[in-house]
Amino acid sequence: MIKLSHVTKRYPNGHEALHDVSFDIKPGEMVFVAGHSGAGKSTLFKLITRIEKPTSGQILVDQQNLVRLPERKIPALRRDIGVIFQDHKLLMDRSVFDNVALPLIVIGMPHDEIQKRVRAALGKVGLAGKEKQLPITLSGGEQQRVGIARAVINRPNILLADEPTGNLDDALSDEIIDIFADFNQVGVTVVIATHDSRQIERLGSRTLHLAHGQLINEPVSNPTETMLENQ
Ligand SMILES: Nc1ncnc2c1ncn2[C@@H]1O[C@H](COP(=O)(O)OP(=O)(O)OP(=O)(O)O)[C@@H](O)[C@H]1O
Repeated sequence: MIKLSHVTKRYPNGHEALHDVSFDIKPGEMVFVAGHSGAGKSTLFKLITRIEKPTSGQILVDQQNLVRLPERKIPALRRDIGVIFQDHKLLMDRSVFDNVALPLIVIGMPHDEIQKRVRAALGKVGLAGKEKQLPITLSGGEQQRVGIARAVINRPNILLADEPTGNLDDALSDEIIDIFADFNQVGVTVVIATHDSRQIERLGSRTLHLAHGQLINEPVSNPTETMLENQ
């Protein structure tokens, strides 16, 4: 589903944010990406969503080679990946409904269908009945749920969450991570970048550890070779 082979990312200022990173996340997996601040977690997400291109190496997402992906195919790629940010990036002057509906309005979906989908998404994240509220009137945990509802509204196959529990206490963090686990249960591939070792221990999911741009715990440096060996 998400396969990196020998990916290095050097920014124009010469800083190498990722160095020779290889891993293979299978469809339906739930994976944590752990690492100190500046380890390269956000850079990894920018590569997977084609906001950035690697300096070298290959990236496959959903069978598509991102290095060679034409610009016109980027919107479809991004519709298949729901992204959740620590600071939610909600429009504070728009209702919960409008925030969640935004990705569907952008693609011109009929209003009736939008209403149905928004209600269903808000139900899934435990925010039924809050459509008309402004995000500012919600708690931090509820705002994060709005961000998740918006990310899943296009029914993506992949969810990427960048520090989704960064500002939340333990109980609220558990609830948010459990929402991701629920989406994973129905087949969505989930990747969560986090500093929160408590969540990693609680879920016991596979964890990719990044340190200074390098993966330090994946023994396999070339997933392609391993796939061939396993055949
Ligand atoms: N556009 C850029 N130009 C130059 N350097 C960058 C750029 N973006 C990130 N970096 C650098 O690359 C390194 C990795 O950054 P990245 O944001 O991927 O780390 P991170 O693990 O997500 O950190 P945090 O947990 O603090 O968000 C950092 O040293 C950062 O300063």
